[in-house]
Amino acid sequence: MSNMISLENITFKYPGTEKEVLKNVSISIKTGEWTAIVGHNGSGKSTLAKLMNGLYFPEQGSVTIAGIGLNKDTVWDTRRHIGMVFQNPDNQFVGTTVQDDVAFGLENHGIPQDIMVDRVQTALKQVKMDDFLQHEPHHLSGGQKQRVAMASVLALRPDIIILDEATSMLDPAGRAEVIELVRELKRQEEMTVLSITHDLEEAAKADRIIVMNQGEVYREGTPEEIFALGQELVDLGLDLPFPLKMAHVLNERGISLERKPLTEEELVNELWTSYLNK
Ligand SMILES: Nc1ncnc2c1ncn2[C@@H]1O[C@H](COP(=O)(O)OP(=O)(O)OP(=O)(O)O)[C@@H](O)[C@H]1O
Repeated sequence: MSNMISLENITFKYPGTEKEVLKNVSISIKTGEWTAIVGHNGSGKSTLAKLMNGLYFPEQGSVTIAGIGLNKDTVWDTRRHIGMVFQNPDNQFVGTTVQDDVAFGLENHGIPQDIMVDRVQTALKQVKMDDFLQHEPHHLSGGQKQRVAMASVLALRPDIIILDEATSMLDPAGRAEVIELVRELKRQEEMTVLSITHDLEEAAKADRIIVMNQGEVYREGTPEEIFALGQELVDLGLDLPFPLKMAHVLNERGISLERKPLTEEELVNELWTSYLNK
C-alpha cells in the first residue's frame, strides 16, 4: 500500500510565536487506512491537520499529500484530495435545506448541474440522509448534522477525510452513528480516514493510533498495542475506553478477563466466554 499522507521531520511554530508546537514529527498514512491521532489538549493534533490542509507551512520538514509535495504553489491541488469535517456541525452549514447544503460545495467547484444533482443524491444516500433532502439542517439531530457535513465532503469525492474532533459535541448515539458511517465508508470506498479525537473509544475502531504528546509522536501502533500501554496513557492525560476501565475494576474484584476488551461488544463477549460460561 502506498502512502496517502506523509509528513517528514516537521518542526513548526505558529507565526510570531517562539514555542515549537511540533518537534521533528514524521507520520505516514497509507491509502485506505483509518488512523486516529489522539493526545492531550495542546499536544499538536489540530496543528497537524492544519499543516496537511496547507493552512500553514512548516519551516522545517515536508508534507506530501497523494504524492504531491505541499507548498504554496500546490496547495489548491492537494486540497482537492482532502475533505475536512469539524467539531461543531452548526458552523458548517451554508444552505437552507440539506440538499442545497451539499450542492453548495459542488457549485463552488464549478460542477455542471446534471452531475451535481446526481452527486448530491449519491452522497446523501451514502450517509443515509436521502430522506431529508428538503429538511432544514438546523432542525436535525447532532449525529444527522455531522452526517450531512460528511455528505458535503463526500460529494466532492476526496481521497482523504479528516475528522477534527467531529464527534466530540455529539451525544453517545450521534457519536455511534458517525463512527459507524466512517467504518462503512472505509469498507465501501477505500477512503483514507484520519480522525483527530479525544475519544479513545472512537480511536479503538481505527486501524492504527498515533499518540501525540507535547508536540511529538509518543507512540504509534494498532489499538491493541496502544491500549496495552494502560496507565501510561492515563499519565498522558488520556481517558481509557469504558470497557477497559470496566475490565480493570472487575479485575480488582477478582473477575479477571482473558483478553482486554476495547469495545462494549468485546466486553460482553469476554464476560460471557471467559467468566460466565465457565
Ligand atoms: N493560531 C495559533 N497561534 C499560536 N499558537 C497556537 C495556535 N493554535 C494552536 N496554538 C498552540 O499550539 C499548541 C498545539 O495546539 P493544537 O490545537 O494543535 O493542539 P491539540 O492537540 O489539537 O489540542 P486540543 O485537543 O485542545 O484541540 C498549543 O500549545 C496551542 O496553544
